[in-house]
Amino acid sequence: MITVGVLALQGAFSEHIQLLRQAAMTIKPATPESPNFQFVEVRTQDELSKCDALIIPGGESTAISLVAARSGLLEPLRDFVKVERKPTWGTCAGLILLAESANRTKKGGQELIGGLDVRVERNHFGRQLDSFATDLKLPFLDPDVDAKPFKSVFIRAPVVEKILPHKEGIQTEEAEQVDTVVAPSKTPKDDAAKRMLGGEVEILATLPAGSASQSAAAKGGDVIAIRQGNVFGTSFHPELTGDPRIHTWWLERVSEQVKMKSTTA
Ligand SMILES: NC(=O)CC[C@H](N)C(=O)O
Repeated sequence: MITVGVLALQGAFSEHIQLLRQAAMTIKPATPESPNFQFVEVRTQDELSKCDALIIPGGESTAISLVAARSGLLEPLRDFVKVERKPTWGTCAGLILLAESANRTKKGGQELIGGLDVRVERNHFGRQLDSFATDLKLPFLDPDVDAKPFKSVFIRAPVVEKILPHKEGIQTEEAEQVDTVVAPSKTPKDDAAKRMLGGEVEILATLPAGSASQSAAAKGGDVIAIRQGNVFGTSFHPELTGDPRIHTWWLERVSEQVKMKSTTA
């Protein structure tokens, strides 16, 4: 059985668990009696260590990282994503935390987990009032042009504003002035060297022009879904619309990655 955790420090974690349960019912179990997945809320290092995969929900990334730091979870989370390379999905604030670099962070910066070689811009579309919902075609979910669009909710959402050059080990971005990059590890050098990010960044979805009237998004082309190896990120909140298709898609990928790991381990 695969254990999927949802980081439950702040934000929309229970909505994710609900939709994960719904999604899991659409995936055929190996045998009718044994479920494929169990879903757990994660608040401690011990709970994290029992997970094969993790969702970091939307909410407030500064609050999530503060509580994670206080609970001693930041380094275990970095190891989970970048050393153990377990499947991890960040939605909205979760995407910010999984970026190696972020702009428009709070004064003094904020801690990130990293794992995606990208720089995100927080609150790209403006404030709470500029939040919006839009129907998106998501070819990674279904390449059919007639596929039912996915209702996507953007709440003070980030976008991926830059793909960073892929470097092995810890990422730093020296050339440009940014607000926050993942802090260098406090673990010994050898451990740090193991923190490798997985492969190329794939852009999975961009926002079409005119999706968010009156805001910067009017021009279109903003990157709103990406994947790099074991790490997946979406700017929007699929857990708030009751449509389990992205959760199903992700759980299927989690199954593949967990199976692959167990055969190569
Ligand atoms: N809905 C969200 O997750 C908003 C993210 C929030 N703007 C942040 O920076 O954390």
